[in-house]
Amino acid sequence: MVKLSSIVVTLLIAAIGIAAPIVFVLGLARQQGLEAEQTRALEFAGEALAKTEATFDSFLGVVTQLAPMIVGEPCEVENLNLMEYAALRTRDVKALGYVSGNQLVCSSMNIDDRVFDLGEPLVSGLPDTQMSVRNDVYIPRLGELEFLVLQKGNIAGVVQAQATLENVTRGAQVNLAVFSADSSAPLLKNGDVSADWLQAPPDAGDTRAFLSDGYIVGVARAARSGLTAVAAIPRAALDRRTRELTGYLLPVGAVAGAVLIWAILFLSRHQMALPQAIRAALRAKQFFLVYQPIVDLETGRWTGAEALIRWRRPNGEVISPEVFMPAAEESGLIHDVTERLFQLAARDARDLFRDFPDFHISLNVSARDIHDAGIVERLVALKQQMHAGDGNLFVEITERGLTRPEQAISIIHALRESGIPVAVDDFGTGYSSLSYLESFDLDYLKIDKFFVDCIDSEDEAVTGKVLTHIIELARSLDLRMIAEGVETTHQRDQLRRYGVQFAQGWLYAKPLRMAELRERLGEEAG
Ligand SMILES: Nc1nc2c(ncn2[C@@H]2O[C@@H]3COP(=O)(O)O[C@H]4[C@@H](O)[C@H](n5cnc6c(=O)[nH]c(N)nc65)O[C@@H]4COP(=O)(O)O[C@H]3[C@H]2O)c(=O)[nH]1
Repeated sequence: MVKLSSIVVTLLIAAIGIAAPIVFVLGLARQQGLEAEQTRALEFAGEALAKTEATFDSFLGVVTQLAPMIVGEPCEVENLNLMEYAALRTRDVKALGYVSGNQLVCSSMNIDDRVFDLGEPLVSGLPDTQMSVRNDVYIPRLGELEFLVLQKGNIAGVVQAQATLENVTRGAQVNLAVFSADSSAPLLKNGDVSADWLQAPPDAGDTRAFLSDGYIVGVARAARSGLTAVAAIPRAALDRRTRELTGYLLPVGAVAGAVLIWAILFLSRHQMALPQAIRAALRAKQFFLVYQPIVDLETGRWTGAEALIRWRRPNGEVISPEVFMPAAEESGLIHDVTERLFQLAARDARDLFRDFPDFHISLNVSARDIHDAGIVERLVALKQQMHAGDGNLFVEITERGLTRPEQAISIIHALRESGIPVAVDDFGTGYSSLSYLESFDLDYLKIDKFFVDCIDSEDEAVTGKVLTHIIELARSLDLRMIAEGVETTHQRDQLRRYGVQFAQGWLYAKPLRMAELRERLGEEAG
């Protein structure tokens, strides 16, 4: 029966599978939308700075040319004509005039009542240029327009403030302002801009973007003039952009979610179906055994063979025990699989020991089986079924089978008393310490393929130490050793040099069906 916890976990994973890509996509859309709007705000701020500096530069250029040309009475007609001509040559300066104190005494605008009070400058002596700037100046007869009056020496330039910024916004919904370095009142302004946004201004030549009071704010500070521009885009633009991006990204997220769920369901179905499939395979007798010879390293003779279970599916596919054994153990089906192993071994070994009395067959017994009440009786009965004498049937127990020491000690003792030698398998890969082994009265220690592989590896010097340690321990406990997974002659020679007595591996033979094994044994004997 499929465990309730597996269903809950699968449903939970499926829910995460659906939600995760969507949450991710929404987060991504919002993040990308925010980044795009911040970039846009910074572009507006940067452009406002550039336009303002260009206007200031063009005024200063005119002043540099004009100042030496004004001779005599500044408000003489010739001088006013020069001013008008110079103003015409600039794009942003509408008129030029002569200032005395805070008064515009005359200008190229030809206003009848020429003397006009400009008021105190908002800033005097801007860094770098030493210019003064007055803002929000209304000029009689020029309507409601606000002007910016720039002044260098006694020459003033009248700039149409609104036009400078409108040139930047070009109809976009953005509030813009340009401040001098030391003024909290803006020199130029288009829409509401809070002076608070300047509280932590960026360094000269740098920018900063943030969210504040329903706006995406971009602040840019000029390197040379110290001017700072602020652009504020209403947050609604961000929401609009997020919606747009979500529209593009959501289908991608939905496809990713669907693929994820499909993968999860496929895997979980596969996982959940495995115990059912094992049960059906037991009924349909789809398991069979192969045998891998165990070789005496001194003589090269085949002294025994390890039985390895295989599962052939109806489509011919052969499945490794490494795939189905964990599921069999987890679902409790391992006892049935082990019983099947015993039946198959009994059938395969019929007459084997009559023909080859010194040969042995080694069976793997899982950690769960070894603690079963009745396992010793079952193995003793199997020995009889196989017509095996003492030492013809071996049992291999993994380290995990030794985790309940007292029980394991008495089972091992009973098996050995019954003429069934016991080997510890996969030694060194589990959790028991080497000294743990002393408590058990074992016959063989199987050296895992991992350590055998190390013989050929680059760090043989290091791993070789572990291997020699294992070998010394086995020798001190009077255990004989079987090295697994021997593939090269170098490994074989080293193992022999270390004093290991037996080996199995592809160097000698891959696992064989019983008929072939008998044939080869016959050839060897004959
Ligand atoms: N690359 C390489 N591999 C080699 C070489 N020589 C042998 N092998 C493979 O290494 C594994 C050795 O078996 P194991 O350590 O007992 O490890 C076994 C054993 O723990 C378990 N197992 C197999 N049959 C049974 C069984 O009937 N009952 C139980 N409980 N476990 C079994 O499944 C594990 C895997 O078995 P297999 O897939 O048959 O894989 C086998 C064998 O085919 C070699 O030179 N190179």
